[in-house]
Amino acid sequence: MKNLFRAVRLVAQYRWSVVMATICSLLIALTWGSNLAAVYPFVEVIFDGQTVSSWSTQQTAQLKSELAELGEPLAANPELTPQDNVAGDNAPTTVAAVASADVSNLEAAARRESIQQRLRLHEAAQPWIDAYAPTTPFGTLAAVVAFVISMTVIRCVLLGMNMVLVTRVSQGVVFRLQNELFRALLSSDLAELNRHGTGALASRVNYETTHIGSTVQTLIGRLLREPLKLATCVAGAALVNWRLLIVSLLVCPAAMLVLMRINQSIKQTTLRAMEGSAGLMNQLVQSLTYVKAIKSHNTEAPERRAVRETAAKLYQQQVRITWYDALLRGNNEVLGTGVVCLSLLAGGYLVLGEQTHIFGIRMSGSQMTFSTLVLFYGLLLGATDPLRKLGGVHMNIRLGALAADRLYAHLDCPRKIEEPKHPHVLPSGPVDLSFRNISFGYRSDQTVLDGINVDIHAGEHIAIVGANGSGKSTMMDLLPRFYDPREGEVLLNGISLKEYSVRDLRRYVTVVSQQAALFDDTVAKNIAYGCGAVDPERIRQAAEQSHALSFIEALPNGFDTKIGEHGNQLSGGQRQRLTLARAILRDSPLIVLDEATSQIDPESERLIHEALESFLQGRTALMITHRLSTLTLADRIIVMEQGKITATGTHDELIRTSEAYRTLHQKQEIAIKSIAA
Ligand SMILES: Nc1ncnc2c1ncn2[C@@H]1O[C@H](COP(=O)(O)OP(=O)(O)OP(=O)(O)O)[C@@H](O)[C@H]1O
Repeated sequence: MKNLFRAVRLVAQYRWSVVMATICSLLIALTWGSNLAAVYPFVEVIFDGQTVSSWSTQQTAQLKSELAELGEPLAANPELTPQDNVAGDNAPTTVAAVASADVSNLEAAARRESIQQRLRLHEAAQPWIDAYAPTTPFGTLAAVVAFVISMTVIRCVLLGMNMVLVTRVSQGVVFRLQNELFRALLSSDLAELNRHGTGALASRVNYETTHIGSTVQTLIGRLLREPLKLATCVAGAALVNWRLLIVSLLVCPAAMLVLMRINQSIKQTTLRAMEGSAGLMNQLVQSLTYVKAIKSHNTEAPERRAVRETAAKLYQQQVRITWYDALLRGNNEVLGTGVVCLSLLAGGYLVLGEQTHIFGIRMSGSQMTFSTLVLFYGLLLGATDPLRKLGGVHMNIRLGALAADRLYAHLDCPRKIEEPKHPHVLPSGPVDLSFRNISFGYRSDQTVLDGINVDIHAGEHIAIVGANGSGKSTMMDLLPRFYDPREGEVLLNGISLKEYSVRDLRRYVTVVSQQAALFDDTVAKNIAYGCGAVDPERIRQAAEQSHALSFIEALPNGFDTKIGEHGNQLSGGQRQRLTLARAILRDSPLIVLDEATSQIDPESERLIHEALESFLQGRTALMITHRLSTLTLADRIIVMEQGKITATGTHDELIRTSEAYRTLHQKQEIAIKSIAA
């Protein structure tokens, strides 16, 4: 609930809408109550064949005679006090008599006061009634009908206004939460994001915020409107006969017990359903992303089965939630009907039997009339409608509270990559780079990098080779601070990377990875991604340098051609050329090429290498590669094995000194020969 309140606090941004919505709710409640109260003149005046004027005159006369009947109040015996009588032989009888006389006096005084008030009201209203009220019973009926219709129209207009205002606020909260969550997700560290999965996170931005929005809508809409309507009816019923109201409400504790029992079951099921829907989203995103692999491996059936199983579980949970929801609504219906039925029984007993007491307990000051009972019954019936509408509220709030807990778990998650308080300014050109005693693992029980030590001079070009999984990409991911090392430090110009602003650092380092990160946008916008507004001529030059120009010009709209999600309307090699063009345009002093040309054909690769040779001049470059051809670009080669650097040197030195390097080299040569053959 705490987190839900945090979300609800956002409505403060829309305080005027909330104030207006509250005023609307209040007026809706009053118009609702006044429509119900219109039943009284129907029964009391119109169907008795009277006009308001004759009825009021009759009432005045009746009240006066009731007042006369009451006479003087009984005086308590001033001679007797309870203390005196306790000492006497017949003490209990005398004390009871004194107490009874006191109660009778009090009751008579209260009745007299109430009759006098009503009398004053009738006498004050009589001249106005005589002057303006309809003079025939049918005229009175028409006036009451006109009143009911006008109140209904006013209530509908107010309801419309209320709903628009409430939606404005709740959708405003959703909008803010979505923005806040997306910002938090983008600044989360990658390990955290990978742990949850794309689909689950997307579902969180969409579903969780929507659930919270719906709860806010309920809280300032239905939860404000309906209780006010309920309160108006209950207050009206209390004015008519508060004692009878208490008797009618005797069923409430039983309904509360049922509510508490259902509540416990709802929590667990709703949480499971939320997790299930995030899991389903994850599965769908993954299957649709790899639809080609699924088709080529003929794994449609198992994929379908996996999705069906998750969806089936979700289906069962949703049905169970609806069942609990129905139980809650039913509980409220039974509660409402129970209240009305009890009032009918008790009220009917009083009116039909012309009684003022039930089981010796006073139920009304004076004899209850049929029309008063109808009014009381009408007001209680009016209270059952808001009660029914409040039936789903509990479930809605429960869902909102769970969604808020899941959402704030992300928002509150401490960011592992922290900005320095006083960042150093990064130099504009290449500087020395050092890895000092670096150890790292994605999980606490894992060691991916183990005691890495290497110095790279400004402007040096380094190739990094090693078997799959030896930690090459992980080591490079430390440079833009996608992750921070568990132990040791990476130094740039002798200063820890943690001392530089993360934004500046990520501008200083450009990583071109094997998986081209392309967006569903035009070629030009993909090349200029992250560079702001760029002169089209510079984009063209970058494309020319990465040998992408020829294929771009062959596209239907050249640089303005949209390339689809992940650039899937291009070949793997074409995608890599675009990311190289992007790196060239970014013009960073430190370049990381992670198998950046692995999908480019040998002839194009030769041309790109020529272009890269001139582009990399005056920059520090780190190139992860399995290809011998890329090694020609390097001044020095680093060999990695199982998270450690086992050798460094030139190609000739390593052929002599490193067994691992010799093996890699031989495998490459065999692969090249087999392709040539
Ligand atoms: N996000 C991750 N979470 C957990 N473990 C990971 C993650 N990414 C990589 N690893 C593990 O870290 C180890 C090193 O992976 P890395 O990608 O750095 O190797 P690599 O040398 O670049 O491999 P390759 O040549 O195949 O690209 C591997 O054992 C891998 O399983």
